[in-house]
Amino acid sequence: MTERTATTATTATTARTGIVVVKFGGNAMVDTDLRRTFARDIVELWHAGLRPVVVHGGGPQISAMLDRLGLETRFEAGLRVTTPETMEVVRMVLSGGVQRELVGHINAHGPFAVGMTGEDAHTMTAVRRSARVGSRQVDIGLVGDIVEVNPDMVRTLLDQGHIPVVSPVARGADGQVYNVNADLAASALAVALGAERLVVLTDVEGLYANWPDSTEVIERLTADALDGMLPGLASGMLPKMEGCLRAVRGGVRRAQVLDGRVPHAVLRGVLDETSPGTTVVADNSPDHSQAHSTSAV
Ligand SMILES: Nc1ncnc2c1ncn2[C@@H]1O[C@H](COP(=O)(O)OP(=O)(O)O)[C@@H](O)[C@H]1O
Ligand SMILES: CC(=O)N[C@@H](CCC(=O)OP(=O)(O)O)C(=O)O
Repeated sequence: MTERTATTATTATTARTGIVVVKFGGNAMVDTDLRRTFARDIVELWHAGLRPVVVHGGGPQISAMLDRLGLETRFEAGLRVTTPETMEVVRMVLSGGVQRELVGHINAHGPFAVGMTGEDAHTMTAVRRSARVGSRQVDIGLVGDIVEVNPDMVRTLLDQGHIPVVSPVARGADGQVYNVNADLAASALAVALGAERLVVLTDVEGLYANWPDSTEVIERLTADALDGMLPGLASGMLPKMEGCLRAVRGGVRRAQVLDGRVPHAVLRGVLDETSPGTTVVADNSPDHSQAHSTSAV
């Protein structure tokens, strides 16, 4: 394994376990150069003494494949309605396509990345979930919510100096394979690993207040303030912010939504704290006093 060039994390927030879970969203992944830059940045984090874990999305890539196959794409509350046929495509595109490419980009820099899915070694166990649309619960098929994470395999890889790259597919106790939103998968893994941070890279600057009417980014907010906002959030931002909330409530010190379209967003966000975006902190965090505390969206 390649020697690290530095052994100490550069920020106090990442000094305990050094684990940073980074969710790379499908919409921020559409550009090949960005994917390569992202991979190099993840290796840089490793060289800086941190222990990055990547959970990737691939929503647009799944939709493109469904389209090629003449299959319908439909979302409810930001979650893909997943038939058994859709599930086959989801599994194939995520673990056979998106993950493989990301592993390849990271491994261009050394023998770092190991790809796996939530199914492997029973890392993530899911139960079937529905979506809340207004006051109704809607059946969305084979979509899972993670109820248990066994982080042993991920920890083993980290202890051996690897960078795990995890696809958001999970097994149910019933043996069924479920499609899990990548933001929620990253959040559950971050909590189970005792990660210092969850970083979610997406295709907007952060959480906008009053989107789509305004694009004013909310820079900081507490878990309680975010909780109040969740019912008003739409489409892809809903699982993302729900994931951030679950993460900080589960002990992750901060959860950040950063603009993955900006080159080096993850490096600047984690090492220099200079990436613009939205940071969610726990209600009792030392950062609490600076956090946004309104519930307006
Ligand atoms: N309040 C909001 N602030 C920012 N973006 C929002 C908001 N509400 C909904 N969105 C939408 O959520 C999208 C990001 O979610 P998604 O498309 O699922 O991204 P990803 O592929 O990164 O998971 C944005 O491109 C935007 O269209
Ligand atoms: C249940 C559900 O919606 N699963 C997602 C999994 C991929 C994902 O989350 O990708 P992004 O992060 O790019 O959105 C999907 O099928 O699109």
